[in-house]
Amino acid sequence: MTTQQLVDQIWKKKSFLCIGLDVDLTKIPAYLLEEEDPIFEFNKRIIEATQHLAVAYKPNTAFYEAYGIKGWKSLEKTIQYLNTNYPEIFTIADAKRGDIGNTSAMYAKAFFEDMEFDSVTVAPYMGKDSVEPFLTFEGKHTIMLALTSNQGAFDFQTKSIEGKEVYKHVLETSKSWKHSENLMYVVGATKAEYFADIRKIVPNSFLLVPGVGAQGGNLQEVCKFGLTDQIGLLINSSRGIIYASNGTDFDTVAAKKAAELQRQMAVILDAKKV
Ligand SMILES: O=C(O)c1cc(=O)[nH]c(=O)n1[C@@H]1O[C@H](COP(=O)(O)O)[C@@H](O)[C@H]1O
Repeated sequence: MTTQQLVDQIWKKKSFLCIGLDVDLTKIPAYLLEEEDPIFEFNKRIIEATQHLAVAYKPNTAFYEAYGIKGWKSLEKTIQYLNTNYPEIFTIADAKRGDIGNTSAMYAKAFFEDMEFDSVTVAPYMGKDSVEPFLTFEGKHTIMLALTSNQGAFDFQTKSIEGKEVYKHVLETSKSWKHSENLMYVVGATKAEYFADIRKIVPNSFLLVPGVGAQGGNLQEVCKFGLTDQIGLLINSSRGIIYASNGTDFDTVAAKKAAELQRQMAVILDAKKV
């Protein structure tokens, strides 16, 4: 999917919401456990209830890998379901990969070719040759961690090297990499006060922003400096939407939670259009 197609979908749905499909069998409604594939059944119902409100879905692969081959099959069925029924929706494999070049090339193959995700999250720690293999795939996007939402972000990412914070080095350096036009970045919603500085370095790049909802990040705060002319933001919420109820109404309650965020986004987009 091209960035323009993503932007078109945002305007059409008046939403830049990404829903995280982080399925934990201990949190989903108990009656779904009787299904042959409870994870896929849960995802299918969440997707059906929310697809008009969200422009992206982000399964975090940890929640599938934790269940072995069965979990991997559920992930495969989920991405196939999305690609078949909602090809306009942007898909993110949240796998946080990155390794020496030939290994990264295989990770890229796994998520872009075998699974046919539109994008994958990667960690920048191993540098240019660990990320560039992902960038060579046309029409695919690589979402690199810049400033993460967790407390541990302050352990390394905000530390200064040669007078500049590490996350700024990550953003600046990556701009010189081959096919850097295929890069997006992760910036946590809990780090709203950093967005102005981040936009000075990457004024137009799309940012995946997790941390709204369960982690306490605020949509309006993020948008104040994060929003660009082409929107440039995908706001993710996982637990705050998919586990809002664990009763038989879990999908309709999830849709209600998604709609609350989407309505706020529509107001922000309408104000931008004028
Ligand atoms: O790359 C991510 O998506 C990510 C980066 C980050 O800095 N913080 C973060 O929470 N995430 C992911 O975003 C999702 C957040 O989930 P909730 O806190 O339940 O909304 C999880 O899948 C996290 O692994």
